[in-house]
Amino acid sequence: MAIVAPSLLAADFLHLSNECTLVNNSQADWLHLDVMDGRFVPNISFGLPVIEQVSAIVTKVCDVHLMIEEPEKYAEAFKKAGADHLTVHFEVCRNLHRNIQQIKELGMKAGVAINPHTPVAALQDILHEVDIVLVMSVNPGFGGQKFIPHTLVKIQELRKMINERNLQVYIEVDGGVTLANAKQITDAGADVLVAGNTVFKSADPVATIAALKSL
Ligand SMILES: O=C(CO)[C@H](O)[C@H](O)COP(=O)(O)O
Repeated sequence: MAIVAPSLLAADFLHLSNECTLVNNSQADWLHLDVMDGRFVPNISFGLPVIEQVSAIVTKVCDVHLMIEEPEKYAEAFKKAGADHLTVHFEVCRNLHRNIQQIKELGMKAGVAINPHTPVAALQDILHEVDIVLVMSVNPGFGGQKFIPHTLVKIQELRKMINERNLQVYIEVDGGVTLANAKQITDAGADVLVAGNTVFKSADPVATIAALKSL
């Protein structure tokens, strides 16, 4: 059964506490929190104060995805704000190994995210150090985009790399995940489905989360 992580980016920000309660009362496993800096990605989302208040009332794992430059400057602050997982982007980390060690030393699970154009082979020498690989299936920066089909090949390649080396690494897929493509994504080897619009813009988000889990 897939791990389901609704993405707060698509929630109703005027009613965040209701949205958090909805997630708490659902079969969701993780809550995905997208942090954007307007530099690495062409958008700005939310940051530490929101995550601090959300993590205080959410009973699910807080899965924080940093789409920001110089993530090492903020890792400790995100830990204090309640992050359980902290994922940084391969494309911005000049010292990725050091960044991953820092996150683990702070007591969080460490993730590395790759953009659609970044080959999974680039992770060869860091894979054994991370807990999560987040495969972006859209170009990062905005919710509600269309899933890029080539991502399925990348998930398959990554699953092969992880299995061949007998590693325990979650494959998380983020962007354009729908009820129509979720099974293809998990069949390709993904463990975790991030879903923003599919969950929060549906008529019954709790039922949509249950449907994603059962696919
Ligand atoms: O991180 C993202 C964008 O940068 C994701 O695409 C977002 O979290 C998921 O949104 P959706 O499920 O609506 O595509």
